[in-house]
Amino acid sequence: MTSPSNNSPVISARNLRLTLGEGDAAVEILRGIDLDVARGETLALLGPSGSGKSSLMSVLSGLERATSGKLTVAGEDFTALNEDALAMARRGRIGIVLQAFHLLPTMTAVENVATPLELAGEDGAWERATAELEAVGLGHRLTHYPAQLSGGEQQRVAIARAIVSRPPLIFADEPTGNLDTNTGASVEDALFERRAETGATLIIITHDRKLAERCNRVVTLGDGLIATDTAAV
Ligand SMILES: Nc1ncnc2c1ncn2[C@@H]1O[C@H](COP(=O)(O)OP(=O)(O)OP(=O)(O)O)[C@@H](O)[C@H]1O
Repeated sequence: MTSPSNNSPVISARNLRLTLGEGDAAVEILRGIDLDVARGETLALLGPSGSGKSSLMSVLSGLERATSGKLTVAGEDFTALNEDALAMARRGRIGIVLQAFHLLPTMTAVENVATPLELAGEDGAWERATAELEAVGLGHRLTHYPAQLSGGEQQRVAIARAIVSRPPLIFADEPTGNLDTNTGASVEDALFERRAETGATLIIITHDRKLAERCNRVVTLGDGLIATDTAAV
């Protein structure tokens, strides 16, 4: 594994393409994405439905392999890895928060957060999970199961789980899309606060202009290509 210097981009993508399906059914979903993302940046990804936002997130986070192009993430050449190696490379590098919270229903809040650390063989999983849940305001809900938590609380657990291993990179796909406005705002605050405290890079897919304004860069996609790329003033 190469060890990236602190000022090299945490993501470097060159001419990334993603084609799904074959022959007549082939669909070109990403059509040549060039993108560098600096450490600690907060980047909002906007664009019309079907423009490729979720697909780009899948490729950048190593959930899906690009069809062609070059992608380096946190010092690792993702385009050189097969699916098993990609799964390994994601560990410790990437945290993901999705619109539907995807917590394990048979595990308590603290178990949901501690499990990824335990699977990675890390020490102090329980203590770290507890501290992370306290940091997102859930110190009083540690032993609750997902079904006993509100939507906003479940999303805080998902944030704690994504961030507990201190990945350099966090992806969030419409993380407040399933929540009412007030709950969404407080979950958003928790996400941005924890990001700032840990220094992670955050890439957030959203349709919410206000949420995008909290980021220091706004990238819009159109038809599988980057349409605009604007730094906040
Ligand atoms: N497995 C697949 N096979 C073929 N086409 C697909 C597949 N998955 C996604 N697509 C197509 O790729 C395009 C981009 O989808 P994607 O979900 O990335 O868009 P999006 O910008 O995230 O949209 P939304 O805002 O609606 O979530 C869409 O036209 C979609 O229909």
